[in-house]
Amino acid sequence: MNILDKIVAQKRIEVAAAKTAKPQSTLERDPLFSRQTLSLADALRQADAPGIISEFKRQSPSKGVINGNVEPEVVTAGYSAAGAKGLSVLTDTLFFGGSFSDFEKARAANPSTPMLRKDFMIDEYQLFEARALGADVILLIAACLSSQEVRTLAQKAHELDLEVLLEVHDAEELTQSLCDEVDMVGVNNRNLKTFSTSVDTSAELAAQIPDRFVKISESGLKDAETIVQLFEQGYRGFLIGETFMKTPDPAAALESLQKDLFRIIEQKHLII
Ligand SMILES: O=C(O)c1ccccc1NCC(=O)[C@H](O)[C@H](O)COP(=O)(O)O
Repeated sequence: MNILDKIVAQKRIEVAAAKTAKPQSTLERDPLFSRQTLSLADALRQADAPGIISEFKRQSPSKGVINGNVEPEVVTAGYSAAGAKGLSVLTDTLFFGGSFSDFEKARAANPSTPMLRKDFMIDEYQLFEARALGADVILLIAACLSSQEVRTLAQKAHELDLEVLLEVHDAEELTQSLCDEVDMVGVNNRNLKTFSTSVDTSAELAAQIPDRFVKISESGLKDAETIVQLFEQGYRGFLIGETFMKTPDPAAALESLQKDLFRIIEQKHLII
């Protein structure tokens, strides 16, 4: 059983309990359920430089506790002020130390920044939860869903005005799961068996993702040079958690990265 199998097994238990505790009809009555959503795909497409999706990540299976002393509203508002094109907030508690409360606090502090509910989506019910939390985007991980499940969940997400980020780890997952119902394709550089990260994964898959999908590189991103190389290969979004969260001031770490990015793309005359 790899880590994803363990997380998904736990998620099935949690979703079953949540459906009883808070029926879908209750979620639909939440004031946030009918809010106008924001488009992360448009924000990334329209940007003339690499778009950073900054993650609020307290802990992870690969690193344990990354930052035990942070407030989601402070960190994410700092991210938005430093130019994040999107925010990713983990709502999984057991493995990542996240919570619905983290997401809600971040949402309230960032009314104009597109927000991804970062969790392991296996059931339509979770899309209703995401909508009621104030999410704009949901994640579908190809490694834990059949291609039919990806399609069905993505269709339902669109009905709810949520955008869909499909996450793949290799060419096989990409071929099997990519469908017109997704908006963005995220290539996760983290090998879930070894936890090692390699941006070569993003580089290898870049040309295989059709240009109509916004391309996002995820995990293990640390420096502006690498991000600019991937930008030149067609990636528009870059999902970064640990690099920011392990510092005492995650927003300042994003600000510093943005400065490096703009310096490099100006030097290279890469503004699009
Ligand atoms: O981060 C982990 O250890 C992890 C383990 C198992 C499944 C998923 C995991 N991470 C989820 C992510 O996608 C990352 O949080 C995200 O891409 C940011 O990565 P990083 O910049 O390396 O924190």
